[in-house]
Amino acid sequence: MTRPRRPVAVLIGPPGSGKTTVGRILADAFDVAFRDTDEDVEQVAGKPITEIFVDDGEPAFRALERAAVATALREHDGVLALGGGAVLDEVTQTALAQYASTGGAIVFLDVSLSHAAPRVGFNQSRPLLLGNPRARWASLMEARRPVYERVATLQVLTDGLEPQAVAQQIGQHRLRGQPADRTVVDRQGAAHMTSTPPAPTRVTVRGAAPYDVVIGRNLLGELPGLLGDKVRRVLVMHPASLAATGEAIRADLGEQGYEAFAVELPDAEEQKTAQVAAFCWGVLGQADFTRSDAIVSVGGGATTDLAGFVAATWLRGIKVVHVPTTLLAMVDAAVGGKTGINTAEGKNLVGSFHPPAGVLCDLATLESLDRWDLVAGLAEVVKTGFIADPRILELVEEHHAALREWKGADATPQTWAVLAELVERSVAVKARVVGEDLTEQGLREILNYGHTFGHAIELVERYQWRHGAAVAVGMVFVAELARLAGKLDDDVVARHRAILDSLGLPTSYRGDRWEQLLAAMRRDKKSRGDLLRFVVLDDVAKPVRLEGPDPTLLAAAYAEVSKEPATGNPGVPVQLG
Ligand SMILES: NC(=O)c1ccc[n+]([C@@H]2O[C@H](COP(=O)([O-])OP(=O)(O)OC[C@H]3O[C@@H](n4cnc5c(N)ncnc54)[C@H](O)[C@@H]3O)[C@@H](O)[C@H]2O)c1
Ligand SMILES: O=C(O)C(=O)C[C@@H](O)[C@H](O)[C@H](O)COP(=O)(O)O
Repeated sequence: MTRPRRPVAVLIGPPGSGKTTVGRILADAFDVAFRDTDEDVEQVAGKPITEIFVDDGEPAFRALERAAVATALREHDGVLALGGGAVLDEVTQTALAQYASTGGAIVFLDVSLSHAAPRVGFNQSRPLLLGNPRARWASLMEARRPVYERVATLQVLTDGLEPQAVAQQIGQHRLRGQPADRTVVDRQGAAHMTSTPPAPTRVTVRGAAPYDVVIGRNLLGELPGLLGDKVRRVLVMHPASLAATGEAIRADLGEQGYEAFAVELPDAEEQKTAQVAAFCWGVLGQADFTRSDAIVSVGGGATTDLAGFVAATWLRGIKVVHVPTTLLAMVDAAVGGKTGINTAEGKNLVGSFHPPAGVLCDLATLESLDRWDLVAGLAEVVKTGFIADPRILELVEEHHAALREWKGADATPQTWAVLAELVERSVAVKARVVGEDLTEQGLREILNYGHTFGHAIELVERYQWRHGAAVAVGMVFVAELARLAGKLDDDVVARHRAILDSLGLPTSYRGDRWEQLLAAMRRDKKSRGDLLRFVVLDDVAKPVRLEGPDPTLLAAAYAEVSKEPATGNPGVPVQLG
């Protein structure tokens, strides 16, 4: 019987992880050939990689690399090492997923900067590390780690290990016909985890009491760790739409020895009221909640805002862990400690800064999310792209159709992968900003991009618009304002409209509400006395303040967003329901 030609193992990892050295040892051990796609690329191009970068640019190199990987996966039956950035390519990711699904071994050689540095040498042959090689390596690794971990079927922690020992561990743990489960092997050679989903990503939010945002799937087991060991009583707060999830979490906590209660809340913005908060204080009082007890919120941003506020105010502050179940809450509301409720006069006018003890972003919960709630969450993702991370904008531009047509549990692996990357990138930005400026003394205001006008729409529309839809129009408003103030180029304004439109988000608003909108904007938290203040852009990822703009500019920006018909875009249920 002839064996299909395919690599015995594919090695992935950053520069300095030892792919070539370990790969050659492994190939010798299995008496097969070693192949390196970087060498294949150089052979096809007839010049070194540094020259390909200089002469033809990175996209040309990536195209050659994609072709080299495809060919090698098809025809090589030895050990294959991929260039450090090869796995970022989506076509390559699909090819690797296919290889793994038929039992192929994809090994991530994990390494820290201090161990990679002596191996890399950081010389001129690494074009992506030019400039400040250590910092570049660290930022490349930070961006690529989630992809390496997602793609790999085996992850070996190589710090302090000789290449021989790494090869031995790969041989022992992966190449003996074991199933395609994912395994993480530590330096002692112990297999720590065998399960199909990759390890969750953890983003630490710095501050007086640092906490982790854990992103992954099936994360319920992480909850006790985030609650800590002093908590005895837990109140799970969830809206009626998540009754089953809320009860499952309550029951699970009960089984783990907590005295676990649950409270069902009204849906969406209806829960962000003083009356609902007072009801929850009553529940906490009846159940004798003390300062060593905790709240777990399970729901969208409205729930994390309300539950965070209740936690901040009960006994002047008890622990809260957020389990966000909408995209919007994962990428924004659950992270950063802003809590709040609405009053008759406006949105989030009462609240506090009360950081959670942890955040569990279980992507599996998004399977049941309505597509328009997913799209509303994308508005905050796009906001993050415009203020800080242009790669987010590129990802949304590339994948807008699949995102807009969100199919929940039936979404393709590629769409899930894109969504996971969007969540990780957005959380990383938010964590960095709130880690530096929890109480919004300066930097944090950038997260309010599009919100001054957006919140005003929400109030005027009596919260019948989704928050994300209102923020979408709010971003177009401030983009127009920045353009009219001579700060922002036409093409960036057009890019706002194009991206939001492509997702089905509204980019225009009715033209007969200016006085009400203006009144609502005066109560925005960025206002100082009679001075209206806006976050605007000088360019993508260059947020600045615009203080006290001329009223004629504001009215002109409003005219720009109210030119189009006022009902939002076709198919967008602007109204909740
Ligand atoms: N504190 C912050 O930093 C911050 C940041 C952004 C937004 N917010 C606030 O967040 C709120 C908007 O959040 P949102 O868009 O998540 O709205 P939301 O909480 O109202 O949730 C939207 C809808 O999705 C439903 N839902 C939640 N999870 C679900 C799931 N897994 N499957 C099916 N349905 C589900 C909810 O019941 C609700 O009907 C606003 O009040 C906004 O002010 C706060
Ligand atoms: O975290 C922040 O800071 C934000 O501004 C994030 C916003 O997306 C969010 O809607 C927030 O609730 C708005 O805060 P507010 O202070 O304007 O009420």
